Amino acid sequence: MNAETSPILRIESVAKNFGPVVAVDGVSIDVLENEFFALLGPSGCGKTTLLRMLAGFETPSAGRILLEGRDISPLPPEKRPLNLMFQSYALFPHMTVRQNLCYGLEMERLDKAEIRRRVDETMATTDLTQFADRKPEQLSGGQKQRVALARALVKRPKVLLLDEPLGALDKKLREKMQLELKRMQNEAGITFVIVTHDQEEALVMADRMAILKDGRLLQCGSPEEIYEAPADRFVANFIGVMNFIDGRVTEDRVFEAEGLRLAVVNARPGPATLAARPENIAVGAPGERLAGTIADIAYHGLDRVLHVKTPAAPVPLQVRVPAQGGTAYQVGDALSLKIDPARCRLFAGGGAGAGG
Ligand SMILES: Nc1ncnc2c1ncn2[C@@H]1O[C@H](COP(=O)(O)OP(=O)(O)OP(=O)(O)O)[C@@H](O)[C@H]1O
Repeated sequence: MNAETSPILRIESVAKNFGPVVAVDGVSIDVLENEFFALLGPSGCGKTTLLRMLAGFETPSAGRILLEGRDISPLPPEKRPLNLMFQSYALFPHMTVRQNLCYGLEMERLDKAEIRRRVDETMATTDLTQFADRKPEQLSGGQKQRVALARALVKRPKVLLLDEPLGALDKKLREKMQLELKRMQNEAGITFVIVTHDQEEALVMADRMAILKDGRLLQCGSPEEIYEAPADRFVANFIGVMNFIDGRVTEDRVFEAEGLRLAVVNARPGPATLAARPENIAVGAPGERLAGTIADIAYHGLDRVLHVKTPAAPVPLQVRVPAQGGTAYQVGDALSLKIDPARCRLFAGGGAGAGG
């Protein structure tokens, strides 16, 4: 491994029990230097507990946490070269933006010129220079959020931990801040580990992400890897939109469901579920492949999503078509769908646990 790909943070078989509750169940993850890494999962999956163990606010019941190869488990939070940015901003209300940023460095007894240089640099990175002399109450939600981030960045932690950092912002501001956060991380050259339950947020920001459920790690990879090749049905359903068709694979490698027959490769005979993204289903000429009727049409700006009732699945299949040009579809239209098996996932076992 060269320096660029060596993990800065290694989570090694970490578990955490609260009495009978297993909050984190033997999770191993390597976070690489300068990565924007997201811990993602539904409520109660253990992501906050894992982050709190990294920060030192909880002690693992088992396993080790290594920072640059050194076991940091015995270190209290303030001795760890990690910084946790809290969901609530916890800014000092009586101090200006500049004073809020200086505070932590003054505590470290850095010399005045160094403090000034670092604070100026961090305010530039976080677009706060013009607000240097304002107090928190004179700032908008997004600006306060940037001050909280700046206050964490100015201390130059090796890894910055962020717990739902954009959770308090409205949707529009959150989307803007997602891109800004990514840019600031890049400019600061600091590894970020962020907790979120918002899959779109993770897809937009993260270089890699870990999907957790019931305290277990289900999959770890880049957004593309996870979107294109989800490890199981839960991940497939959790990230992006996925159509599921329950059926079975025959001895001669054909996936069969009501009204549908598809040649598939590398599939074992038996019950199976075919998972297809809306963009991987095409509308074909009538009589071709899977017949269906349009039940609903949702307009999404650049494209439309047709909800197509078919005999193959109890819920309408979602099919993405361009909004501009092309065919003018109407609810009630009969059409047929072409599913590209090469772009689908096949999960053995069928039905159970498909989720919504
Ligand atoms: N101090 C505690 N005592 C007992 N159980 C706890 C404690 N902290 C967390 N848990 C339990 O551990 C599990 C994981 O909780 P955690 O807060 O890590 O989940 P999460 O994925 O961050 O959820 P959310 O998105 O809702 O914040 C949950 O079942 C929770 O009830």
